[in-house]
Amino acid sequence: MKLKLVTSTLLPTLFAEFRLHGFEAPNGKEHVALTLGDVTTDEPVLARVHSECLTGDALFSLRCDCGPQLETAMRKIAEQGRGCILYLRQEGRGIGLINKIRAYAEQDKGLDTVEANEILGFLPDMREYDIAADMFTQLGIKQIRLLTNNPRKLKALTDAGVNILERVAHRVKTTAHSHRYLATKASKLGHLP
Ligand SMILES: Nc1nc2c(ncn2[C@@H]2O[C@H](COP(=O)(O)OP(=O)(O)OP(=O)(O)O)[C@@H](O)[C@H]2O)c(=O)[nH]1
Ligand SMILES: [Zn+2]
Repeated sequence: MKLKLVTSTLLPTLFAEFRLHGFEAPNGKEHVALTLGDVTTDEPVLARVHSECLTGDALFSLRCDCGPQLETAMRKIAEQGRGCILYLRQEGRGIGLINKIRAYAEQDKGLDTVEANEILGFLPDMREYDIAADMFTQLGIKQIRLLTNNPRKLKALTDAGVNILERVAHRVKTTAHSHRYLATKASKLGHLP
């Protein structure tokens, strides 16, 4: 899918002064990327492809590890002085915010994260990564070192044409609340420990 890089600006954050790039997809979805340093050279770029999680990224939810993963990625990139975060608006693994809340309600009754998606009529993971390849290209990024524990994300990005030189493990601390969620990701969705 071809996106339009609409505009860029500086974004001072707690961790570093990033550049923020706004993209528009043909389906009307708006995505953003953060870059730090010169990412257009041949040296591989430390990168995170982060899927939107309003509850984890903005509301401090302990049901998942998204917030700490985003923060850790920003810290690691700030430490290196160079890197990129694609923030893709694929909330709830692609089912959307309200459906994710529905899925959480099913989990309150005892289902796990995969079973909850299935009972609502969704596949366990509906995300698509072809937009990521186009975003990296438009940012001038040629090859990346990807921060992830998800082998399916690694494969999907590679299939979409992203040149991944290395996977960099991206573990954060578990909490009592996120423990079961993370265990299900490992057993049913193939996430690496
Ligand atoms: N449908 C659904 N989505 C969830 C649930 N919990 C978190 N998410 C979404 O899952 C996405 C994050 O994906 P994860 O599977 O946690 O991790 P990942 O990005 O695939 O893998 P890493 O790169 O290792 O973090 C975000 O879009 C969240 O909104 C849930 O219980 N149900
Ligand atoms: Zn989350």
